[in-house]
Amino acid sequence: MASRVGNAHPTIVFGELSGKVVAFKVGLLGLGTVGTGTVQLLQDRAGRHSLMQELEIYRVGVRSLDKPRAVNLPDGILTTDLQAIVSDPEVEIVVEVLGGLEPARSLIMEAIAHHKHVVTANKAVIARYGNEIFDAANAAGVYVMLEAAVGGGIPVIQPLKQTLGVNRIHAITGIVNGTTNYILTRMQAEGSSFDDVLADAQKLGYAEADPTADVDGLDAGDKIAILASLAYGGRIKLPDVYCEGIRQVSQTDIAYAHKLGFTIKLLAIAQRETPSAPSASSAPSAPLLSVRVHPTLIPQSHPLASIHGVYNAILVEAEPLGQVMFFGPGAGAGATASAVVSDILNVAAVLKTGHLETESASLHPLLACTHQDYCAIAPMSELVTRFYARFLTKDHPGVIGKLGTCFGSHGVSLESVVQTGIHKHLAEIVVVTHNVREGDFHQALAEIRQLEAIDSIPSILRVLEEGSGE
Ligand SMILES: NC(=O)C1=CN([C@@H]2O[C@H](COP(=O)(O)OP(=O)(O)OC[C@H]3O[C@@H](n4cnc5c(N)ncnc54)[C@H](OP(=O)(O)O)[C@@H]3O)[C@@H](O)[C@H]2O)C=CC1
Ligand SMILES: N[C@@H](CC=O)C(=O)O
Ligand code: NA
Repeated sequence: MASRVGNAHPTIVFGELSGKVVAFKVGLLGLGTVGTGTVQLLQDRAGRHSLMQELEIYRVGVRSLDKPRAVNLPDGILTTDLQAIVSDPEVEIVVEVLGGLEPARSLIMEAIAHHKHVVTANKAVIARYGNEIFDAANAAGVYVMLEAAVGGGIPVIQPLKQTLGVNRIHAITGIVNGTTNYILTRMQAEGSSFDDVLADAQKLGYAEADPTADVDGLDAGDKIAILASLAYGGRIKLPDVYCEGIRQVSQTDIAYAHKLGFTIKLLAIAQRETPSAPSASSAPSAPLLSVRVHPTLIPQSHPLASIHGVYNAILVEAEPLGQVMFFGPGAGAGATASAVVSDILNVAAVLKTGHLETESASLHPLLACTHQDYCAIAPMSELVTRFYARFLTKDHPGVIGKLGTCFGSHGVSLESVVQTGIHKHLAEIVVVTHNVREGDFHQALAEIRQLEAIDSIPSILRVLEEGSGE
């Protein structure tokens, strides 16, 4: 059971719990953007929830003791011995805000082995090692909380675990990476270059230490895997999540999209590919899901089109609730710290009620993650979506007709075709399709590439399916 329970370690008593006085000792791993925000929030408690008075920053683990810090901590708190924090008998809640896979993963596992509750902002570790982490945590009777891992400060993990739990989730469509949304927003608004805007995002503390994870859609892939797992009640194998980033999004495509009434966003999508109502009334059938991340043209009227800059938004379509959208700051020190400290508070609240006081007590089912089975993920070739494609063609007569014939023979119906004149002896043709099976669309493209009139196909982007969240 949890560290106050079935635990050989003594508990220091400060505040009041059934007549006794208690403080919950927090061991913080990392004092970067999120760690610093967390300390600042814990040091500035006036006007916030009274339970925060009972949280104590006991140790803070960092890589370098010489680095200037934006927060003042009493002598002896800062250490480079992170191992000592996760095994310290005094520490009840370990907060991992180091980032990266190692040593974050090993330290989380060690903390669990020492019966510590864990709060983490690390979606990369949870998406890859969630299975072993939650198996170990459930066996040890401790919580692993991760509100900050998706949508930064936006409450979305707890709502999925709790308030939305009675709904059948049809789809989750989110802008869950602040860095790429910031880059796309500025590229669209100012025509700025990708590299300049990325450098600004790094300076502002939004980007991961290695921004490849942001730019190539992997960070968003980790996050949608976590959201899908909670929404559909099963584990997700990360390699099943299709991830495409924003490197290939050009100013040309941004301009065409705008003319056609769209805006381009990096969307993370998890949706049921099978009917949402199980046929047998009692047995819940495992749904077939599509879980993916890609730049997407969305109508300018769509609720996600107006999410700009580092803001994130997660649109949930559920039965019987309907549509609900979570919106807010998806990264940054204060916002992310809000999620971290709310998780600490949730754990402290459970400990304070004495819920885990006995060896036989089980974890609170709306706070713990206990899925065992894997969700089935449909291959991308089976996805039904719309496409935007830009072709550079030789200025031969009848090119548009030939494109139409190839598409038509694979069942691809075109919603619009735009030709905008000749550049360097090549004509530029942009098509937007109706809903089509992705495999059929690619077969048509393979045939089109063989046409003598086709010079190249510089862009292929998905367009939000007809009827999705509009
Ligand atoms: N930044 C954001 O807006 C958000 C971040 N997150 C997640 O939060 C986590 C932390 O991110 P962030 O605060 O930006 O990261 P930073 O790079 O700003 O901070 C990392 C901290 O961890 C310490 N650290 C890293 N590796 C080690 C190590 N091997 N040994 C000891 N200390 C180490 C660093 O020590 P030192 O200071 O000595 O270098 C630093 O204090 C990540 O998982 C990230 O994905 C989630 C949501 C938003
Ligand atoms: N790098 C991430 C930070 C939060 O998770 C982002 O840009 O969203
Ligand atoms: Na969140």
